Amino acid sequence: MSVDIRNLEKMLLSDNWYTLNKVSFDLQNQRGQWQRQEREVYDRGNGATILLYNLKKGSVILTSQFRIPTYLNGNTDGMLIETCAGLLDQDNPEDCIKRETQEETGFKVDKVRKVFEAYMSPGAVTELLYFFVAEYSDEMKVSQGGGLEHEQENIDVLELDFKQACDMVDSGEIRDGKTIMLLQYAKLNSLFG
Ligand SMILES: Nc1nc2c(ncn2[C@@H]2O[C@H](COP(=O)(O)OP(=O)(O)O[C@H]3O[C@H](CO)[C@@H](O)[C@H](O)[C@@H]3O)[C@@H](O)[C@H]2O)c(=O)[nH]1
Ligand SMILES: [Mg+2]
Repeated sequence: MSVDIRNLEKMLLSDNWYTLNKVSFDLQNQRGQWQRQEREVYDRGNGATILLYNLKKGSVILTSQFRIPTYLNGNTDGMLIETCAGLLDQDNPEDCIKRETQEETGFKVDKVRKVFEAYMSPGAVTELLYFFVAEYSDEMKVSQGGGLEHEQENIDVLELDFKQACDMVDSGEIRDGKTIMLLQYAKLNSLFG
């Protein structure tokens, strides 16, 4: 099905940190009729995320941080286990994820591999997320990580057995979309053999 769109208008609802617009547009349906639609759209830019893995140790590096949206929606202590991730800002996805990896986990990785990209919440959020994997070793640890002080990130760095991380998806201890996608990617593509 291909669609035709016209008369697109944006009304700014909020631009405090990122931007929320009410977007109105005419969309032609399958029967050729034009319909006016309105949707609220949140734009925080695009992002990148990475699964760091160590074949010898059979381990992955994940992070844990407080996420207020999850606290407001059923996550009792608000802490969420996630793959390292960040917003692109002005970077390209690869430079972004290398920078974020060092800031958040303390590992300096030179070789990263993009595996796929995905819209994570396409009904409401513009964000396209770029997914990477990279091997890490203890020698690549150049700092403590934890995120940027002035951004109040307070990120804990976790090194987990891959098997344990997968079990934590099954048990519900890991319930972040991008993290589940990357762990499943590792499983499907036999990253650990
Ligand atoms: N003051 C203020 N600061 C904010 C606000 N929103 C974000 N920030 C700051 O901006 C930082 C963004 O950190 P990043 O590491 O670049 O992004 P992220 O929050 O980890 O986002 C990543 O994960 C998200 C959740 O999975 C993804 O949605 C996103 O694409 C990205 O990959 C936050 O830590 C916080 O300090 C806000 O409304 N107000
Ligand atoms: Mg982050």
